[in-house]
Amino acid sequence: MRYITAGESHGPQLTTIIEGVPAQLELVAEDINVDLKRRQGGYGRGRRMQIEKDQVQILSGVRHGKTTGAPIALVVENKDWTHWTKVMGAEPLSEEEEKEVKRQVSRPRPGHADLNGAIKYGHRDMRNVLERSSARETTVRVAAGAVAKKILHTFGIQVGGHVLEIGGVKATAIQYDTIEDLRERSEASPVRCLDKEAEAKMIEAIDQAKQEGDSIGGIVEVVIEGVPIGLGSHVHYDRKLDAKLAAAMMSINAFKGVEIGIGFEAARRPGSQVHDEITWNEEDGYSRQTNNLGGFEGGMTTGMPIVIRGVMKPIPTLYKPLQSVDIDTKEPFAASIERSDSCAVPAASVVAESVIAWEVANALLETFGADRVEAISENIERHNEHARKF
Ligand SMILES: Cc1cc2nc3c(=O)[nH]c(=O)nc-3n(C[C@H](O)[C@H](O)[C@H](O)COP(=O)(O)O)c2cc1C
Ligand SMILES: C=C(O[C@@H]1CC(C(=O)O)=C[C@@H](OP(=O)(O)O)[C@H]1O)C(=O)O
Repeated sequence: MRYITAGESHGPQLTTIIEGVPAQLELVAEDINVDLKRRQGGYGRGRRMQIEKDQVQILSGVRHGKTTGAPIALVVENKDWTHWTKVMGAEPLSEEEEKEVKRQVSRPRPGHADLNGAIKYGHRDMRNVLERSSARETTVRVAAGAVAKKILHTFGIQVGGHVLEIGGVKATAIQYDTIEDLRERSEASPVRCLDKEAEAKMIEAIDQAKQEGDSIGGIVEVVIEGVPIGLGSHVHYDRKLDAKLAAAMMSINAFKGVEIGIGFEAARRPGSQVHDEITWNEEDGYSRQTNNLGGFEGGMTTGMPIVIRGVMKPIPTLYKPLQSVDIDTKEPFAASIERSDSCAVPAASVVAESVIAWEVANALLETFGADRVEAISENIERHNEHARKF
């Protein structure tokens, strides 16, 4: 499968076209809307989220609740567009309008894409950069991810996500029974955190950052269970699935690091306390005593849960702006203040689920792909039986 996205933060809409989704997959708008709503939520979001009510329109590739195998076009409207039609319209402005609009952004925000993008593309008005670098684009990445999740769920593969850390407050009581349990409990938390004590402190930390005109980041975790052994491949660097997941996580706006399994902790332990011992029984086939390697060996899935974490830096736009330089006057200046979130880690955990689900669904189709759902099911069953007996 592949997808591309288009659309600006304050333009009319965000669009994605997804190609390669098998036919006969049950898919309705509500499957996608649930995740769009989850992405809009989470404690720490700014005023924009009160304007938007993200809902998908499925414009092609689905008929009477089932995919046809044709490209799927999905659209999410920006409600804020009505306030930006002059500033963001595609048609040239008259001289009069030009004066009236006067919304040129010339003070780059440290930490955002403004300055690099402006220099690279030659935009004196940095709005041309910020509109596309905005995480508003993650609406349609989440929409594409919801389709990927639907594919995974259809084959008994479950995806969950939660928040492990915000502004230095770490969640420790994060045990869960099943992915369903993880999903329900993170859903019930305003910061998507399983640890109730940490949750309260995270909320305090966000309030404090907001009060001080500052922002904070954190760590999210995504878990995927029920993955067959052998997705991805060891045979070539660009077929290693763990590498693709790492790239997907890093592609989320403001993400600066990734860990799979125990991740960086592996540097501190001897091999005997890292590698996951192998067992076999008639009923389940091969399994592991532990899952320190987060479901991957040799760029391939081990059949154990995929466990991947991502680090989000604090939001760059600060109400207490950092020093910057006005690109027109070259004078030092406080950076432009755009309306902003103070913490988007809970929302980003939904984005992380989506981009990881996409990569796993894609790898699944690469290995077991067929034109229709039933044939894929048969391929997976045959493979699982082969792996169990092997
Ligand atoms: C869900 C989400 C919401 C975000 N909200 C904001 C925001 O309100 N203000 C802001 O400056 N950055 C926000 N960001 C981060 C910027 O989009 C990001 O820092 C910017 O695109 C530069 O890219 P980089 O940080 O990956 O280098 C958000 C990121 C995510 C994932
Ligand atoms: C719009 C979304 O997030 C936006 C991401 C974002 C950024 O710079 O990344 C900046 C803010 O945009 P605005 O200035 O319009 O409030 C956020 O609200 C969204 O997540 O849907």
